[in-house]
Amino acid sequence: MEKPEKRGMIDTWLDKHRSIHTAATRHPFVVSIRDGSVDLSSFRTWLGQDYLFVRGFVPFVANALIRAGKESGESSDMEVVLGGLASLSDEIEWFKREGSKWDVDFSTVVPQKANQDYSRFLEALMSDEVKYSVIMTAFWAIEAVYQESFAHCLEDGNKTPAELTGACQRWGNDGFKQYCSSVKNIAERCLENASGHVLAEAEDVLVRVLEHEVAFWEMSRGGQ
Ligand SMILES: Cc1ncc(CN)c(N)n1
Repeated sequence: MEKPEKRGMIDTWLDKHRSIHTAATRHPFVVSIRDGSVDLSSFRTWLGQDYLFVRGFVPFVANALIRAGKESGESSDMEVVLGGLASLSDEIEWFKREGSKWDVDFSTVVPQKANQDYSRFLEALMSDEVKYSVIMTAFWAIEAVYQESFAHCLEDGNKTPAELTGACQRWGNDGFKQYCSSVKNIAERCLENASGHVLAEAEDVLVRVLEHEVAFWEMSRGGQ
């Protein structure tokens, strides 16, 4: 049986920032996948931009791995983050297969503004100045938005097109949900001992991830 989750800072912040959380996890692009009305050119745009994003996300997770090894005090943190890094390797291979399937040539995809802004934000979070608890909060939020969004596309009553269920399963499967829950537990544990100043920074970073995720989905609709 799954361990019941203890309510911590993250849940409190999600309640406080409910509207941006919903905007990130129930974006019209995601809802259009679930109801089958998705415009396939939007999907292709998302695919190309997300491939670039994931390549930029790898160094962020690698940095989280180094910080987990040095600072966490819990050997299991490193294993959780290492699992995330390994799944990014699979993710990149999956993107390459999807690129061929959807005729998206990644070598010609140019990162749009929302992608560049998100990438700069991730780079700033890789600074040694940023506390481990803040990094893990951001890490959780980034992964959880995809988990919650794509799991929604697989929930009862979905009309997700068959050719898109692979994408939804990639992030919507139970294993990915479990991994997100492990990352969340790490973040919550670190936040328990954080100062007021660090808590304020972690809350701000959480909201900014959600904003970047909304802007990222917007690109699929032709937004910049
Ligand atoms: C924009 C975005 N956010 C999160 C994920 C999940 N790794 C992703 N692939 N792309």
